[in-house]
Amino acid sequence: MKSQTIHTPTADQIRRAPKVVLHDHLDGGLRPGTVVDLARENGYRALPHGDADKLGSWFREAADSGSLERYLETFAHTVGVMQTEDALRRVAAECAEDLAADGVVYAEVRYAPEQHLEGGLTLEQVVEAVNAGFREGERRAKENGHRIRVGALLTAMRHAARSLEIAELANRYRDSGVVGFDIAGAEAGYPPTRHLDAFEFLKRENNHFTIHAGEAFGLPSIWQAIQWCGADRLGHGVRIIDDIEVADDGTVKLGRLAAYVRDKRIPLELCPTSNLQTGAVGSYADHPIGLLRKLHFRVTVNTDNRLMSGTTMSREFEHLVETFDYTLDEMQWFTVNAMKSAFIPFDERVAMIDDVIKPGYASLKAEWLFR
Ligand SMILES: O=c1[nH]cnc2c1ncn2[C@@H]1O[C@H](CO)[C@@H](O)[C@H]1O
Ligand SMILES: [Zn+2]
Repeated sequence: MKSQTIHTPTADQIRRAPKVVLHDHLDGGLRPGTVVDLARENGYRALPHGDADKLGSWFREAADSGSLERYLETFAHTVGVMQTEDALRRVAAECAEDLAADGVVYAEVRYAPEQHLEGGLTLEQVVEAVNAGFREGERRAKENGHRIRVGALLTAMRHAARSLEIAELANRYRDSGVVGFDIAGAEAGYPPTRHLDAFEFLKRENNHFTIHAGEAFGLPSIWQAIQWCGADRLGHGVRIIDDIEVADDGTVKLGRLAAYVRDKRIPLELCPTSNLQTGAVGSYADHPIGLLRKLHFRVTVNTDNRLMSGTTMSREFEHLVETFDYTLDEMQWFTVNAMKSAFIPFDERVAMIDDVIKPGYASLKAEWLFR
């Protein structure tokens, strides 16, 4: 007989459980101490604090604004110190190391190459420096007993006009470390259809992309991302809840778009803490992830921006376990969902699920036997 209490994971088990993150921004995940170091090395003088702890708190508080636009302003400082190859390589290596130390076994980490050209780098130099950093981080993680694979997603900024160029860049590097494409930035006023040519190019190339949609803006953005642009996944997509009606007696009615998203198994890259900060959702308890999971949407759990949200994959799961009484079974379900939705080839995804994720959870679930 399985008991709920036995399977409720401890914080330590949550950390050791194999996890998969599909939505994590490279420029949103720096160690505060690294921001301080890089600012000093590169003569970046606009940091609000020179002390790492104070700076870390500043990022969390400034991002806690209730508005996506204000949340995004804080990225000026991380992007500001990521303008050389050395800086990009260091940030990427530390990103892979930090994720691995947190128990992440597979990660897709995104960033916008067009934001890292202020120091004279070319788009190619940016991509190659970040890739080199990821490889170095994977190696260092392995030396410390952690296994992780990191793929890059190249993001184009939705207010800008370089998306086709970035999509072409992603396509050129598809066999060397770049697994897909994304658009990000302020959502209201910048519909995904502005970038149709980029998405159509990637579809013709049989390549993969996700689109930030349904975070700060609702259903029309999700509808465009899927039905006009052909997104493989939705970055956030949390506002799909607006197309779901729950009656007083608990009966649930899905609108046409929500039904389509569920029927087609379109992955939702949900980022609970980030949603609380940008005001998309009021509290963990009110987060649609609870209902979306019950309704069997293809839900995944993600960090979005570890620095600005003061979070990790483990912390996201700790909040969910506490709020929704999730067990290792649900953690495994979210993790398998994420691995199924990754942009790497099918055989590799299946091997990750069968040979890494399932054995990892089986071993954790057996621990109570040996207490
Ligand atoms: O949650 C988000 N919604 C929309 N855009 C975001 C979010 N988090 C980060 N970025 C934007 O993506 C860029 C590339 O990584 C970041 O510089 C930031 O402007
Ligand atoms: Zn994001």
